[in-house]
Amino acid sequence: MNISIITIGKLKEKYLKQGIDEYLKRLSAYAKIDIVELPDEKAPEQLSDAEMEQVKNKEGERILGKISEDTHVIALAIEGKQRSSEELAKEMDKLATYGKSKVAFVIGGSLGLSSDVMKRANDTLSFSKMTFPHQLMKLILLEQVYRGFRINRGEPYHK
Ligand SMILES: C[S@@+](CC[C@H](N)C(=O)[O-])C[C@H]1O[C@@H](n2cnc3c(N)ncnc32)[C@H](O)[C@@H]1O
Repeated sequence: MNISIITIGKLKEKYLKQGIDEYLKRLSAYAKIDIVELPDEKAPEQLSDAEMEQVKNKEGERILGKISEDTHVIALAIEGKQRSSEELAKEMDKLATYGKSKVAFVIGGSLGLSSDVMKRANDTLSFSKMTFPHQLMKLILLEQVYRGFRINRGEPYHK
């Protein structure tokens, strides 16, 4: 399975980079993981609703430009579908069984994902009603994808 994780903004924090590298290393035994970092749209602190939409749309266009037609897209969104780790693992297994070899997880920028990206998404995934910084979200997602592969292979994993 080819998994891409599409994000807005470049990862700068060293502590997150180390964690992400660790999970990418662990995941290399199970799947090809591609991290796509797209530039964020520069914007001042104070934005009107219309300006916020504009920023999200511009970032959304960049995201959509990286997604091929045959990719199964899972948008990470606070208001998305909440799942247990086992349910996410089952979902990943189902995708592999039905020949969906390309899967993209999409993480929005500081303002979230545009409506066009949400429309393109085949599925959504919420990690709770809490708001996480997008770079931390990337690390949490990688850990859960790794956990999913371990669950699906019946391999031991600390609870
Ligand atoms: C800082 S958050 C954006 C917050 C923005 N106000 C919103 O409502 O989407 C950046 C991105 O991280 C991801 N994210 C943050 N918290 C999340 C959660 N609890 N579940 C799923 N994704 C989350 C989403 O992709 C979001 O677009």
